[in-house]
Amino acid sequence: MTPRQVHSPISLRARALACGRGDTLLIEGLDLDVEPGAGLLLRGPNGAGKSTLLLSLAGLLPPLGGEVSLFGHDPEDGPALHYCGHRNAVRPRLGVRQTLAFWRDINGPTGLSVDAALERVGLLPIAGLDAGYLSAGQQRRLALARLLVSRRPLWLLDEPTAALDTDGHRLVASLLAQHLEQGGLAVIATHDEIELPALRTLALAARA
Ligand SMILES: Nc1ncnc2c1ncn2[C@@H]1O[C@H](COP(=O)(O)OP(=O)(O)OP(=O)(O)O)[C@@H](O)[C@H]1O
Repeated sequence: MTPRQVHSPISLRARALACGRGDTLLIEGLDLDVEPGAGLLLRGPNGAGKSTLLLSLAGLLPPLGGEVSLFGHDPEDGPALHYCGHRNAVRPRLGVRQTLAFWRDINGPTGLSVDAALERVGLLPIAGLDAGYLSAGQQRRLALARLLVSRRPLWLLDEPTAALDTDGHRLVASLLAQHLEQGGLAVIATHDEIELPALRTLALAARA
């Protein structure tokens, strides 16, 4: 490992992957490889299947065909991935700090402290508020802070910049850059520009 590399090197591979919803096939014959330190942007029009593909890569939706594999992952290192969907999973009556402490306790205290993560996403000054009082973009920042309190090599992110302002877009790019520099990998569904040299693009076609 290089001095900056904090994740054990794992790779994500899909072969002949077919996925969809119910009987509706959205993607078929997909081969993809994502190596440590690299990321893949999923792009395509509404309904193309970006979220569906992320769910299948996360193991949350069974593929209709083909396979998804993680290479190099030692189960003793704990779960390999974070899936961050486009809902923020925020309980309105739970405080911001308590929300993140809850996720740290569920996912493991292997990353930043709760307050350090809140500072990184710009929420430390309002850590004492109930999460329900946060704006849409602030709730998105809170959801992203979950990635930081529990270290996992593979990030699967669905519209991470949704509701974020310009500074928030820069924050997502910076979090991703740091994650990839540390040997992590990521697959990101997005309609926004995220410009990092380590990101490739997979364009999904519109469904007829
Ligand atoms: N539970 C479901 N049952 C049936 N069809 C579904 C279900 N969930 C999603 N779909 C359909 O699957 C298709 C793909 O949806 P998906 O959310 O993967 O698209 P997307 O590319 O992420 O779109 P967007 O850019 O709008 O986020 C859509 O046509 C959607 O209506």
